[in-house]
Amino acid sequence: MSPAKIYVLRYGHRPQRDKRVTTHALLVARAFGANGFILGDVVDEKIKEAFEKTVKIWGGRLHFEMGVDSFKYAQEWRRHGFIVHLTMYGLPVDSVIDEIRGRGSDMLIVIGASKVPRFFYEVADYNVAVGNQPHSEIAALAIFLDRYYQGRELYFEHEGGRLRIIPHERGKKVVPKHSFSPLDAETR
Ligand SMILES: C[S@@+](CC[C@H](N)C(=O)[O-])C[C@H]1O[C@@H](n2cnc3c(N)ncnc32)[C@H](O)[C@@H]1O
Repeated sequence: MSPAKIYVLRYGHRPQRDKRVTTHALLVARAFGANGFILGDVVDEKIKEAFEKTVKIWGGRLHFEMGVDSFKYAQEWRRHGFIVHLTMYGLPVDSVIDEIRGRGSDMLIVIGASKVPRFFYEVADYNVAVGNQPHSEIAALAIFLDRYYQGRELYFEHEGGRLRIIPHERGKKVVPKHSFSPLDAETR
C-alpha cells in the first residue's frame, strides 16, 4: 500500500545561506516522487522562482507552499497522516522502510537546515537515519525516497512541461514534449 501523498517540510531555511541547498532539496523532492514541498516559516521568492521555472520546463504536479508555521503544519498533518523526520540520530532507514512503505496514509518528511528543535523528534512517528554520520538533507532525502520507491522513482513520468530528454550515450538530446509518442515510451 502507498500513502495517498508524500510532502517534504523544509525546516530552518536561512535565505542568506541556504538558497542553493533548499532549491536542490526541492528539485530532489520533485524528481524523486514527492507530491508537495513546504518551505517552513520563511518566504523566499528565489526558491519559488526556481520551482516555477523547473515545473514550467520539465513538468510535474508538485504542490509548493512557503511561510507556513512548521510546528502547526506538522501538528495538523498528524490528523490525516504520519511524519518521518530525517536525522543522523534516528533509526537506520533499512530497519523501518518496509513498515513505512506499508502505511496507507499521507507521509510528511521533515528535513532540517541546521539544528532541528526537539519538537520534531517528538512529533515524528519515525526518526530515520540514512547512516549515522552527518551529511546533507539533499542526500538523505534522495536516498530515503529511493529506498521508499525501490528505484522506481527514476522512471516516473512528470505531467506537463515543455521538454523531455531522450537518453543518449553522448551529448544532449532534448525534444519538445509533444513530439514524443506513447509508442516510444513503451519501447524504452
Ligand atoms: C546540516 S544537517 C544537520 C545534521 C543534524 N545534526 C542531524 O540531526 O542530522 C541538515 C539536515 O540534514 C539531514 N541529515 C544529515 N545527515 C543525515 C543522516 N545521516 N541521516 C538522515 N538525515 C540527515 C537532517 O534532516 C538534518 O536536519
